[in-house]
Amino acid sequence: MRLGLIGFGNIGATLLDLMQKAGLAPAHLAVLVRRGREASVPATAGAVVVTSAEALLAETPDLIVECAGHAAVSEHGPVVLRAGVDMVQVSVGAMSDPALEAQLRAAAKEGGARIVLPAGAVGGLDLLSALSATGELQVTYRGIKPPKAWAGTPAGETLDLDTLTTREVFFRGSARDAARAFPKNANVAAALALAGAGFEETQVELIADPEAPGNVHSYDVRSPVANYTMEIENLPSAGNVKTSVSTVYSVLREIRNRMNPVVI
Ligand SMILES: NC(=O)C1=CN([C@@H]2O[C@H](COP(=O)(O)OP(=O)(O)OC[C@H]3O[C@@H](n4cnc5c(N)ncnc54)[C@H](O)[C@@H]3O)[C@@H](O)[C@H]2O)C=CC1
Ligand SMILES: O=C([O-])CC(=O)C(=O)O
Repeated sequence: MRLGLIGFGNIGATLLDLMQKAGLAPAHLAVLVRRGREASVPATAGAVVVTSAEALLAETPDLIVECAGHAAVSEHGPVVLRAGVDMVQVSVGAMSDPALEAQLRAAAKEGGARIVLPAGAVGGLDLLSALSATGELQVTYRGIKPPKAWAGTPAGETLDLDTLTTREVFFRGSARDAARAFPKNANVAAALALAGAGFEETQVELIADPEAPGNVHSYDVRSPVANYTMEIENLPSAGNVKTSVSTVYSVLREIRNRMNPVVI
């Protein structure tokens, strides 16, 4: 596979490592970084490093994985999709901006490309997406992380994250508001919303818990044909405590599914 990456931080670097270990090293790798950040991609990655979507497309990738953040989706997503290249959009929460979502969908349609939204750090989206066809879903999600994972977010305006000793719910609202206010922590809420009941209807609680065993994603689903509760206790990444390691495995799964004859 000729692979294009947008962003080479924690997820990008770990993904390449996992691909190499799984014997799935890309035949060709191009990485889009911000201008001036070219040196952040080590020579050992064996990548062509570029600073624009046009230059990334010139490397003729079969698939592009965005793992750079909401602003990067807005900057590069429409260009990539209009050119007809499928994009795994790890920053799912960028879809919480209705204008951007419409722009991305239109670009994908125009280019004949697909936007692949990975499950990321959460699971069970297959069943949730299937049950959405019932038209009667109730979904409540709780995102629980240690205080330090909420550093630099609006949680710090109401909580002293450095000294917190008790579990605190600092956000209650819709998945849309959560994804917009917590772009590095609530992509999971956006994925659940898009798979299931929608951005407005999906209820979200965000919690800082000094006793949290990791990044915990828990949600309840009620529908006319099935009810279930899911709880995933994730190991945070060494390179970014906000991001669970399983997010990277979920992207690896998308790549495996494009390379293997059986999709699962
Ligand atoms: N779907 C999910 O479950 C999850 C999604 N995410 C998303 O993935 C993103 C990346 O996560 P990490 O790799 O852990 O973060 P990170 O901060 O370690 O890496 C992000 C990289 O992207 C680069 N970058 C930022 N803007 C860019 C641009 N316009 N063009 C090119 N590169 C750019 C940064 O310089 C940095 O190297 C998060 O911001 C979040 O939006 C993260 C965790 C879970
Ligand atoms: O990686 C995680 O645990 C979830 C996360 O940050 C997000 O949803 O943005």
